[in-house]
Amino acid sequence: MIAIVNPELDRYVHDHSEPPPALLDELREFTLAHEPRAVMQVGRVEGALLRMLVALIQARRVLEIGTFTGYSALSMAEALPPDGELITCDRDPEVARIARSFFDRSEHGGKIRIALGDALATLRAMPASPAFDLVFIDADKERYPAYYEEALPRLRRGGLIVADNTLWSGEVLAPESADGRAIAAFNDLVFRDPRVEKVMLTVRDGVTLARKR
Ligand SMILES: C[S@@+](CC[C@H](N)C(=O)[O-])C[C@H]1O[C@@H](n2cnc3c(N)ncnc32)[C@H](O)[C@@H]1O
Repeated sequence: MIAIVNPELDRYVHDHSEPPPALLDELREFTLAHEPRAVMQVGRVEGALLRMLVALIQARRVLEIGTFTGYSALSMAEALPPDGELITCDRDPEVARIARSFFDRSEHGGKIRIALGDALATLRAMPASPAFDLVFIDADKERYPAYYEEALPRLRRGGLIVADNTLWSGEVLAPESADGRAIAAFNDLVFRDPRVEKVMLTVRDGVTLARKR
């Protein structure tokens, strides 16, 4: 992943954003040491952003598509009230096992349920009510439009869809890969969608916020 923001400024932003609790630092280090795909975890700045968004909209129900080792899920769960709920979807039992082992060590882990299996099937099986306050999309890029279309009816009015990697290392300017084309198509879909108010942020690899009208 190339840096969207100048690396020195990126480091400055990192160093001046809310530090995570020690357990999240440990999860980050564990993932770096044991997972070849560690670059996928959202890290300190985006984790802090997600936590703040959950707090700002006073979310009680959050859906995450793409658990990996659990960094973003645990970040968001921290900002949920004690009776809040976060459902996180992943199809990989090994990363889900790692995530669960860290959730179980957190006082917020009891709010998190892992839905193991194909995320689109999981999402399609969910009723429209009770609605989610926030949906974080961070799984296979080609399915972003499908996740978005399934998530929107399950989101309350004023709720947020947050989509990760929406600049795809800058490739959205001239997409070459299937993932790059899918992300560019997703960005066009969200931009043209009158059902949401949207803003793209140059955080990490690009983060889109779409607020349901
Ligand atoms: C970018 S990672 C998620 C990173 C995570 N949010 C974090 O902060 O650590 C994407 C995850 O989506 C999962 N995934 C990809 N395609 C999927 C699918 N069709 N259904 C369920 N999970 C999927 C992968 O197994 C992977 O763990």
